[in-house]
Amino acid sequence: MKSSLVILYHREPYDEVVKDGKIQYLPKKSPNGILPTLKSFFADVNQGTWVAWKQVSVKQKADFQSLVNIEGEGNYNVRRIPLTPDQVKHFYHITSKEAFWPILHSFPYHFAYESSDWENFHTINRLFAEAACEEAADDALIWIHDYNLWLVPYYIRKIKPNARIAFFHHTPFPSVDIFNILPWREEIVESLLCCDVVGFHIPRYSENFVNVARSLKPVEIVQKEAVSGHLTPVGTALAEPEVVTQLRYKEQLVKIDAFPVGTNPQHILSVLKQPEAQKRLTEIKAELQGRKLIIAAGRVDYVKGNKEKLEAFGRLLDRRPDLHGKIHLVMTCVQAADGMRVYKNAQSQIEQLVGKINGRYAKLNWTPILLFTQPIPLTELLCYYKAADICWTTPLRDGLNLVAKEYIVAQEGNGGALILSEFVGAAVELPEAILTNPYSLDRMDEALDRALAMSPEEKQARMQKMYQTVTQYDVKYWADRLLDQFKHLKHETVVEKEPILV
Ligand SMILES: Nc1ncnc2c1ncn2[C@@H]1O[C@H](COP(=O)(O)OP(=O)(O)O[C@H]2O[C@H](CO)[C@@H](O)[C@H](O)[C@H]2O)[C@@H](O)[C@H]1O
Ligand SMILES: O=P(O)(O)OC[C@H](O)CO
Repeated sequence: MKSSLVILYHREPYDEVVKDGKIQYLPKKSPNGILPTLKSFFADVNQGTWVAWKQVSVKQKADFQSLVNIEGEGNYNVRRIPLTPDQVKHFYHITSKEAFWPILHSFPYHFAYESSDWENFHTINRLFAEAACEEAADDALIWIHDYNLWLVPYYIRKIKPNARIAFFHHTPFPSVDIFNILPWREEIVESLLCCDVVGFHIPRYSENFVNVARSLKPVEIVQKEAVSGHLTPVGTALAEPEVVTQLRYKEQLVKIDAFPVGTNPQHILSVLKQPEAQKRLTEIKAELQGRKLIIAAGRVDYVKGNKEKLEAFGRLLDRRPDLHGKIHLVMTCVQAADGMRVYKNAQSQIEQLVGKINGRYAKLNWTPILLFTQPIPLTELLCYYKAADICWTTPLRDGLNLVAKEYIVAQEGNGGALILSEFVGAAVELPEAILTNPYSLDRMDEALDRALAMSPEEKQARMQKMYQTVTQYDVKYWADRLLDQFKHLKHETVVEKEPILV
């Protein structure tokens, strides 16, 4: 049966393991924010299909099972595109992570062009588009996620001219000066302009996209609105007062949406209420022996600012001997996938810094930093969020950052301090956090001092406000907003409105 909703994200939603000769599909361990987002929203969908790649050897390809049915958290099919190890390496490890990723996160000096394989990227995007069109019912919504699939809209439009296509960017979208470094910029923009809706976390990213499109193509602005709701319109690094909400390109009307992904508070709270979590929480509190706990969770990635955090923690211990023996930093730094050369340096830098700081300050009964380099099961991670006095999340750049929202939910508005980088999308939703600039040593130090000194009353007041925000604008709110736009939307090529002059 064809699907009314087809989601495309390059990764599969599970880990496939063989146990006693049988294949099992287990919850994915990788520290990836998109998978839980899409899975929790897919749980309520009927007749959905998720399209992803699966690495296979030549031998495995012969009897490859392309469709897998997933039951448990929802009931949906996964349509798998078999790729060789070499295709995966060039598509994901190299072109996505060495060329696109640094540009998306405004790190142009990390941009590596020569090793990219644009033809392979085209091929894989075309395979995704073909699979999506095969699985989609005539009036299906086809929803594509993230930059790895930038060219898919173009191929879908060629196969199914009337398809209803949405695209959501989970990363930041950089300014026009940075984006246009990509030599393939025209094809990428041409493809995105084949969509009915292009979505971003925040207005700054959608405005960046509009500026890129206007620099490369004769697009017209059809509609522009003031930023409203809970997003900060002015006064912080990523604030933006107005947004373009509709463009016209050739015959196509393109809606532009800027709305941040939410987390799944009900799920987080129900996990935390389970006896296993309660037991672990009690253990963690006992292990802490009254010491303060700072949690810093995330992936190994130069954009996540782990080095800057560790240096700031080293400075804290230098200037505050009174904290020796009284504070722990728990840092999780897990690789997105094995064997990515782009993250080798970041990983060894982190390990060396942790070794240096612990080597300098540790005592027999106190190790200041606990570093986890392996994925942590969800229950355990949530218990750390619940137990932590401070959540320290200061990437140099991040599309949104779900760790911050998960921490707020776990605290249930009762306390805890959130230190948040000004350069993550979530900063424009959470002005009550202690916002800081991870590029400045002084600002980082001040933020830590402020969080450590904050009164319980102030922490609670800030957390209550942030809890209200993340529970109201949760993952369901985010998904419904997109689905609502499609309820009455046919693929529109009719020109309805005159462009506005800007
Ligand atoms: N050691 C560990 N073991 C297991 N899980 C761990 C872990 N450490 C962290 N995690 C979990 O991994 C997820 C990471 O979420 P993020 O939003 O930080 O990341 P990511 O960069 O993958 O996502 C992209 O998509 C999301 C959603 O759109 C954007 O917020 C983000 O900016 C963008 O880069 C969180 O759910 C966190 O709890
Ligand atoms: O490297 P991935 O595929 O886990 O993706 C990381 C981020 O989620 C992309 O936004």
